[in-house]
Amino acid sequence: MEAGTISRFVQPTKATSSSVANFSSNSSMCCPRTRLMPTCHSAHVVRETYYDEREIAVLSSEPIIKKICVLGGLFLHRPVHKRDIVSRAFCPVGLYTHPGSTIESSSQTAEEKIGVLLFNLGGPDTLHDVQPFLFNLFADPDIIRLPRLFRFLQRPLAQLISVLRAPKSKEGYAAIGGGSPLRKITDEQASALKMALETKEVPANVYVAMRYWHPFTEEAAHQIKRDGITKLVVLPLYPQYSISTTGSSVRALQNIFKDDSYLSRLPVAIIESWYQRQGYIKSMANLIEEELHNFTKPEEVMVFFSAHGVPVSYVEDAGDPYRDQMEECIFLIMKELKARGINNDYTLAYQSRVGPVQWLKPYTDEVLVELGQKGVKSLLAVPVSFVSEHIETLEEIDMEYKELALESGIEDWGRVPALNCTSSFISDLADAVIEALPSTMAMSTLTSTGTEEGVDNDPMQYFIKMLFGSLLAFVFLVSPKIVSAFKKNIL
Ligand SMILES: C=CC1=C(C)c2cc3[nH]c(cc4nc(cc5[nH]c(cc1n2)c(C)c5CCC(=O)O)C(CCC(=O)O)=C4C)c(C)c3C=C
Ligand SMILES: [Fe+2]
Repeated sequence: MEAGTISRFVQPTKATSSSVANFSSNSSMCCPRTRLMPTCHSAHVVRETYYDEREIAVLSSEPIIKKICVLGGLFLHRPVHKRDIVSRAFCPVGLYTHPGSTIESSSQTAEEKIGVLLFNLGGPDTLHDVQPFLFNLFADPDIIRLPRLFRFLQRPLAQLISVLRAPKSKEGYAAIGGGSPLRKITDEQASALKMALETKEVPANVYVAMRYWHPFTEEAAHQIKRDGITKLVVLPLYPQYSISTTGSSVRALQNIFKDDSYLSRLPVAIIESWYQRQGYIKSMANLIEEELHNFTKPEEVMVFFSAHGVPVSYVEDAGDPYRDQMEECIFLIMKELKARGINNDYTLAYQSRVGPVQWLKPYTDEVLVELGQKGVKSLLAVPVSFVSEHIETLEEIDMEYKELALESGIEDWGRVPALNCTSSFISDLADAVIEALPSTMAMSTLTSTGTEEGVDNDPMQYFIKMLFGSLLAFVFLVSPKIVSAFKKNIL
């Protein structure tokens, strides 16, 4: 891999192997674009408290372009600073070498202890966990992006939305057995990866860091420190990069690491996206090819890629590379299938939208109906943004979308399983880890925290904000008209 080339960052979606980011201890060098835009490292720290009383600071930033956000069903225009868009969306993508830093050698010394940290979203283990899990999700400023002026409403709003959304989410989780399978599958993937690394003679400890439910990122970070890990590779279990997934977890990790003298010096490499790796592409093509054989006329089946959506503003205003990476990913999978003589028609749509804002289009449900109307009779659904079975494959695709497709005239329905622990896939992840090892360096210790940190650290101001925010949330909650409008339009 070429270290330190700016073009790697400018065009992250064109990388040929996984995109790796490493962090220097000099915050001003966190983004290769600093050479072009010296202020792109600017960041502010805001405070976010998890439902279970754990506290974590997350990095946030302000954008220059006008951006529409939603606040309790009301649209707000949010000023956006372009320099921060660059730092949020693109800094972490690509391989960058701080000119003054030494890159550690990949050869393992006797004292070296390699750690691999798997990022995942997390999911409620039981129905009782659903509302607090949703609270954690909506309290993340990378999931509900409020203007800085209204950031004090983040937690009251998260409380309100999580309470209102919980019944619908609970129904979904109840339909798939009363909780999310994510923790179990991610633990299995971690064990399989550990074994694959051992087979490749790179012994490592593998840790799981969930963003919104146990085991939280802090738990994993503390364990890494306790185990005396000397080199860490961070591997998100999202093939494509999004501000809302990998971006959010990276920022959470940066904030944990920067406050700890051991962790802030730990050499780290972050694999930001890996959808373009041949091992992943071939594993996906294998699953599709196998599943096509279950149809009576495999060549007539429409291959229907369904990706988790994000609000359009993430891509168009905040520079999220998610859509570009998704489109390139689908192109690469289809290219692989064509090379095997499989020339089926295919399409890509986005599922799982939440709230009244515009999400990436076309929407899965609308496309299914259109395809049915156009006379498509056989369809193979391929979940493509996530590598484990979860509520959106087991409930949304297997139940809701299947029913909709059959009602719309599609007669033969199939669904490609998630990769889970498929051995060719896990083996490729192990290769990605090994390839990233030479790029490890100390994670950024960002100190440029802007004014917001000071304000949030002032207990009186924090109390006033919380009080005001809670009052507003209370007004929403006691007004049945607002609540019913909110439920109808947002959830
Ligand atoms: C690439 C994957 C994902 C992206 C991008 C993403 C963005 C995103 N999600 C929400 C809202 C919700 N997500 C929920 C669950 C959930 N989402 C993903 C993946 C991505 N999300 C996963 C793996 C899961 C967990 C599934 C499980 O099995 O537990 C939920 C809760 C479930 C529900 O009620 O539907 C919500 C809500 C937003 C708003 C967003 C981007 C801004
Ligand atoms: Fe989601």
